[in-house]
Amino acid sequence: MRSVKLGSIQQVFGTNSHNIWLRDHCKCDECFHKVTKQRLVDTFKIPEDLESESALPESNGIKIKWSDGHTSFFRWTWLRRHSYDPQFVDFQPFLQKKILWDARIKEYPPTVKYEDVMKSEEGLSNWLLNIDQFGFCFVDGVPPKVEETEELAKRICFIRETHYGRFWDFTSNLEHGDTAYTSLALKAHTDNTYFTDPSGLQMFHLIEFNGTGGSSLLVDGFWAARRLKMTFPEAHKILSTIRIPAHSAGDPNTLIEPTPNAYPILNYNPLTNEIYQIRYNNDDRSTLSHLSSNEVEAFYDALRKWNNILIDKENEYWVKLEPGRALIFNNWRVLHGRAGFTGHRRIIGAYLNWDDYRSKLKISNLTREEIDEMI
Ligand SMILES: C[N+](C)(C)CCCC[C@H](N)C(=O)O
Ligand SMILES: O=C(O)CCC(=O)C(=O)O
Ligand SMILES: [Fe+2]
Repeated sequence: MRSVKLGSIQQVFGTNSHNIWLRDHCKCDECFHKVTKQRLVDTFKIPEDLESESALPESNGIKIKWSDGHTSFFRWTWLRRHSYDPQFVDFQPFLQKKILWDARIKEYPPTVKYEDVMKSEEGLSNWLLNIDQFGFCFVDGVPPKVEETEELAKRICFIRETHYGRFWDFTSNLEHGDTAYTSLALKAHTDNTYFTDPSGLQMFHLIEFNGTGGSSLLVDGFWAARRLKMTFPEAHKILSTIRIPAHSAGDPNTLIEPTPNAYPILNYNPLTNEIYQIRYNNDDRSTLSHLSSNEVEAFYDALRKWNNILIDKENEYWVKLEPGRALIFNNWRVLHGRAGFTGHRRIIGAYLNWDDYRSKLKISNLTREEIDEMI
């Protein structure tokens, strides 16, 4: 096999200066810890005038001999995925297309079976794929008990403890200073807008109820954001830029606020322009004291337009939670709420961290080789 002169490497990576980038990303066992997946090469000892002396293409990659005597090998698939000049954005590393939904999801809500999730890795990965695609998923056949429901949540990852406790078991007894612990109706919202890092997943399992009302509401926040962008682009821009302060201050000796103290309601990935997080709880919004007067007017106008989409019957999915049927949803995408109720109503459930959920989703659905290629 003839060795490829530097030129064609430059074509692949532009000018010489990318040699540093390549050398810094060498994945041989000397430069990259094969167990911990951490860089071992000392970036700052790579000669700034590093040259590649030869580059030998092979079937699944290219071997480069460096002027400092080191040899690196880069897989073609890795080079294509991480090429930045040009960037081949067709490489959606893993994210499958989200399926946005409205009230019609009622006909076919994503649902899996408890024994499948608990008994097989395939059942677990299918559950996770549903959560990723739809933003929520029901699990049927869950014993209506604390232990089994907690074990179900822990199939994904450890439970996130907050000032509300770890695995929660709540009724309307105001055990905590929050309206969730009352029988009041709650409008569509996402939880934890007062945390810098809102919980990624939330699980609800209603195990006891004798009263009236209390239906649960789900709204696809990504669908609502798309509707807002299509119908009122100005309002969409405002809710994607104006930052909203939030707090949780109902428990004694508690004042929780995010850092920085305010985030937009609609949050987009600046690299891919994809929406990744809705942060919306109008009841937990703190005093708006950082807007100019015309921003205040524009904000309330945009908020009304957003709310009108959330309360549109075409977008509201109302469902009665029942013992044996656990609900889990992406708290960064799906808004939840409930109708007011009378009587005794007991829900058990938990928060799970976003990053730990996404880790389990990838580990359950990617090969080791695919994962190595992503980092
Ligand atoms: C812990 N548990 C889920 C029962 C209730 C927590 C209250 C959540 C709060 N209203 C918020 O929107 O973040
Ligand atoms: O009681 C419910 O159905 C949910 C209340 C709520 O929003 C929550 O616990 O975060
Ligand atoms: Fe909530």
